[in-house]
Amino acid sequence: MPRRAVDGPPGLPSPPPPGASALPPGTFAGTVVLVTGGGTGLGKAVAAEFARLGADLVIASRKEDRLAAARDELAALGGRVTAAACDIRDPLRVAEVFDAAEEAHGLPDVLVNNAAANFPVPSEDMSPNAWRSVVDATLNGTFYMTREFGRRHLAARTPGSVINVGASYAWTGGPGFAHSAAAKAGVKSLVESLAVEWGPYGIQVNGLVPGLMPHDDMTEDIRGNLDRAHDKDARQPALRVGRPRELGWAATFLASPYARFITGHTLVVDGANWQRRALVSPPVVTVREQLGRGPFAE
Ligand SMILES: CCC/C=C/C(=O)SCCNC(=O)CCNC(=O)[C@H](O)C(C)(C)COP(=O)([O-])OP(=O)([O-])OC[C@H]1O[C@@H](n2cnc3c(N)ncnc32)[C@H](O)[C@@H]1OP(=O)([O-])[O-]
Ligand SMILES: NC(=O)C1=CN([C@@H]2O[C@H](COP(=O)(O)OP(=O)(O)OC[C@H]3O[C@@H](n4cnc5c(N)ncnc54)[C@H](OP(=O)(O)O)[C@@H]3O)[C@@H](O)[C@H]2O)C=CC1
Repeated sequence: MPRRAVDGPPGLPSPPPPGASALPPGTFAGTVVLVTGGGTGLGKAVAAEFARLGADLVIASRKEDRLAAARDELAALGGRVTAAACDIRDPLRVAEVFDAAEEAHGLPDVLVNNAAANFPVPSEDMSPNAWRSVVDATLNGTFYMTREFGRRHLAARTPGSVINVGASYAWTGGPGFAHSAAAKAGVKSLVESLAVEWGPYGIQVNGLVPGLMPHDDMTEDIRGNLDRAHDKDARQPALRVGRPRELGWAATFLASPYARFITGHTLVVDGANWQRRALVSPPVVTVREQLGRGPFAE
């Protein structure tokens, strides 16, 4: 079957419609999947793909109202869904989320570390608390969740699968996002360390990096940053942005029985956007100018 008509639009073809799946129905029946930040955006899209394939879900984040709305939406896809309010920056609250998950469903088989914090800011304007807040949620929170998951599986002698959602500036650096880029580089490093540490115990650890995947839940800061770039499709080698469900399909593959020998790997789902480099790039625009900020002032 041709991927598109010869006179179809240029760029990478559109993905299958929402609700489609490459994996057999019921692939995750009897499986519990915990997704941090599963109440919004990409986390919710990932959770939805697991739910369609039969998983029970635990979604965890700070805001109870958003979690409750997402719980109802995700439950309509079939499985049982538990919402657990938690700030992943607090290791004690993290342990409570696992207690709640175990009580409602049993120990989660899959952990998707999707929650993160981020906003664009020139480094010279970034307060120590702004740095701490992003690194704490993105890197430390991911470690606390993963540590709790690993310790419980090691004690129970059961296998598991961890997926850390990253960002491609873990490799390249992220001007205007120095806090988040540094934290995501740490998240990628954790994948590589823990895959080796925990492989002998049957625990896979992989990374999953979305490209630009706009959605309705984006924070004002991130949306504002994107809105400054017009014609987002034309700026991608794929000539289109990604769809959140494309991340969900990749996550379900990585946690599926068909990916059991894949561990310590970070899969980038971005239409090759992060490899787009040229010897002569567009003119340099400082982060201050990009964000419409005036000169630096103490
Ligand atoms: C781009 C593509 C790749 C990646 C995408 C993603 O990750 S998308 C995922 C994106 N999704 C999310 O990020 C979702 C979660 N995000 C959030 O909850 C908030 O955006 C949060 C990260 C600020 C955390 O809130 P919180 O309640 O923990 O903290 P708080 O409100 O108390 O602030 C802490 C410190 O940060 C300071 N500060 C804040 N904004 C700015 C700014 N624009 N400029 C400068 N500074 C700023 C604030 O002033 C304070 O410092 P101060 O004054 O005490 O020295
Ligand atoms: N969308 C995109 O194009 C890209 C996204 N990414 C990555 O994808 C992931 C999802 O991003 P996206 O869906 O776009 O963003 P969202 O802002 O929609 O999601 C972030 C989620 O994290 C939760 N969260 C934030 N801080 C905490 C915390 N301290 N404790 C618990 N939960 C927290 C938020 O819930 P609550 O506020 O209720 O706590 C929210 O559900 C992130 O890891 C991001 O870095 C990477 C590259 C591109």
